[in-house]
Amino acid sequence: MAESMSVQNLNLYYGDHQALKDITLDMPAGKVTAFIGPSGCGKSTLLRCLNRMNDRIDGCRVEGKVLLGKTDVYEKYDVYELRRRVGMVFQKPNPFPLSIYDNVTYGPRHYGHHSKAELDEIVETTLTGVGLWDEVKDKLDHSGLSLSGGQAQRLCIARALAVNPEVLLMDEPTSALDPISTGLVEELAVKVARDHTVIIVTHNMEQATRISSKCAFFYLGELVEAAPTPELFATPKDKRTEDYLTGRFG
Ligand SMILES: Nc1ncnc2c1ncn2[C@@H]1O[C@H](COP(=O)(O)OP(=O)(O)OP(=O)(O)O)[C@@H](O)[C@H]1O
Repeated sequence: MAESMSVQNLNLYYGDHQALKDITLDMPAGKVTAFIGPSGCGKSTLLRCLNRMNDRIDGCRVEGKVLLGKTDVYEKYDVYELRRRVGMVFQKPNPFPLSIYDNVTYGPRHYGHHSKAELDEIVETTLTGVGLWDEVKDKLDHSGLSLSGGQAQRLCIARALAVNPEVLLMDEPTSALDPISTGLVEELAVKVARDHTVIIVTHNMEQATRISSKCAFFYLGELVEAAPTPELFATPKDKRTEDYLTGRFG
């Protein structure tokens, strides 16, 4: 089941450096929201706040609210429970050095007790959902590291989805992939958003227009504007957004 996320008056500091400045943004349930903006503007930093991945960084300090539904993720959740609810896939596919089967069942085993029959069912359903089942069903015992980049990224998405998250965060998930694999992951993101909230960081403007319903443009740690994607691209309100979208900088 999808759940919305939002941040309210969010400031984030890496030591003395303020990387996010008073960000307030809603990310609607069951939609794809895209974060765009030039390198270093804070997109990945904001994404990592949503499941508290920044907690691991020494000197990182967060002020303001990060909400999953109506619940503050910094106050109410154990971080492991939060990361089950808010899954993440990264720029570089990172399957665990385990079998394909064990990659998918890693989370379910960790978060609950499942019989072999239940785990088999989770593997088939989840790999079918990411369009990988027919390609791997006869080699589930092969290492996840033996897959192509595109297959490995879909395995990582399956691994994240196997624990029934409400939100899936994607940090430039296609930047290391060829065009065909990119298309498959984009289709998958749209499909996943039917029953999850998807939030994606992308440098690819066409990708943002192809898959996102809402788009947020960041510049130097500020949220410049956020709007339904067709509106943001057709009629940006801020000159900086327009300049970025038309390739004047970035
Ligand atoms: N672990 C860290 N420690 C200190 N500063 C950091 C850290 N991670 C990011 N920053 C700084 O925070 C700012 C925002 O970085 P961030 O990676 O969020 O930007 P981005 O928009 O995702 O960039 P890119 O598109 O290049 O990935 C940058 O100035 C960056 O140097």
